[in-house]
Amino acid sequence: MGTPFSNLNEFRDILAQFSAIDTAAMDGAVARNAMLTKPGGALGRLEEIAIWYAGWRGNPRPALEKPQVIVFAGNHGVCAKGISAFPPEVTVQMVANFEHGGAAINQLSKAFGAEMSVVPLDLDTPTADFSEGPAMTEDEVIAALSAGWDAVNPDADLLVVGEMGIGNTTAAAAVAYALYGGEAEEWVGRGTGVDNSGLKRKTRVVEMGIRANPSTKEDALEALRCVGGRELAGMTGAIAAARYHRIPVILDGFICTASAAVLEVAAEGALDHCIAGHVSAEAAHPRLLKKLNKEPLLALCLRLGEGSGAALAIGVLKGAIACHSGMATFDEAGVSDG
Ligand SMILES: O=C(O)c1ccc[n+]([C@@H]2O[C@H](COP(=O)([O-])O)[C@@H](O)[C@H]2O)c1
Ligand SMILES: Cc1cc2nc[nH]c2cc1C
Repeated sequence: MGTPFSNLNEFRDILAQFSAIDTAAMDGAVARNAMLTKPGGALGRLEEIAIWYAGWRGNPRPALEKPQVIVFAGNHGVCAKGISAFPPEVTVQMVANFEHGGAAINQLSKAFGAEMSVVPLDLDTPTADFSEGPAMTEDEVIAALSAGWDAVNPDADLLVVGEMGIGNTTAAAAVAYALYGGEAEEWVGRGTGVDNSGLKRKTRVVEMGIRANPSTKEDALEALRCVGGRELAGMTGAIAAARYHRIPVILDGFICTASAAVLEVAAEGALDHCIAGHVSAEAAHPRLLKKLNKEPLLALCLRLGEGSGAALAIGVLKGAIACHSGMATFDEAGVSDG
């Protein structure tokens, strides 16, 4: 089966038809959780995420055996405006590093038993500078959404999406500003480490981007097309495909969350199969997670991207499911309940 959409309207239709969590499996998991050998609630949020996972997998006693990590990479025309502490060549250089196994996400994927792949998206053709007009044409954003959709292994039982793209905290800030409004400065952060004048420049560029692309205020997918980027759209497409295949997703940092937020604004509930792996040190990430009503599992001051925070959270989710599916009940263990 190929990608089931060839334009943004068909993609919108798919989002509108997403199915909900399996409440019978979830109810079964709630019942099992109540019988396990521990005081009620003693495993805290591990209990909640195990039940959530059971619901999406349609199994009250699930296993997590095949996590997939996909890193999308893209280049950004808006880098010409001096909005990153690093030059755009770093994107392709880091892709080589991912392919040779030398990046942080390679180590974390290995540590948590995930299969990792990298998907470079037209790195030789940066998006157009969004502060002057649309970053992508409809065909370009569809190509990136499709690459994301197709990269998901339907047999995976968990998905983490990450990214690499010099300049993409500016694109993510512009997407978040388009989706949620407020002031541009509330969505802009230091990314790879710009100084105060860089931060002011980023804010101005984000404001210019929304002014130059008025359709971004009307429609979430237009925001992705006009001020996003290829790797953002790749993540959006992959998160949508995961929902289609009923694969739970752990969200990573600011850029990943902005890419995901496009789906939630386009179709309420479209991120019910996602949990927030961590809160990044990028200034606007907590605000964005609040908009999505997602409480992060970890807060470790990471600001790397690549899927690193989400990959760490695979360990937490694995722990939750191991306890939920492996523990004895009070009856089985002959332990008196309270
Ligand atoms: O994940 C995050 O929250 C995050 C926060 C700051 C920076 N990054 C990474 O840094 C790059 C973007 O930073 P910048 O300054 O070039 O916009 C990109 O490759 C991201 O993976 C990622
Ligand atoms: C070196 C480097 C590695 C990264 N990984 C994700 N974003 C990154 C940005 C830089 C600059």
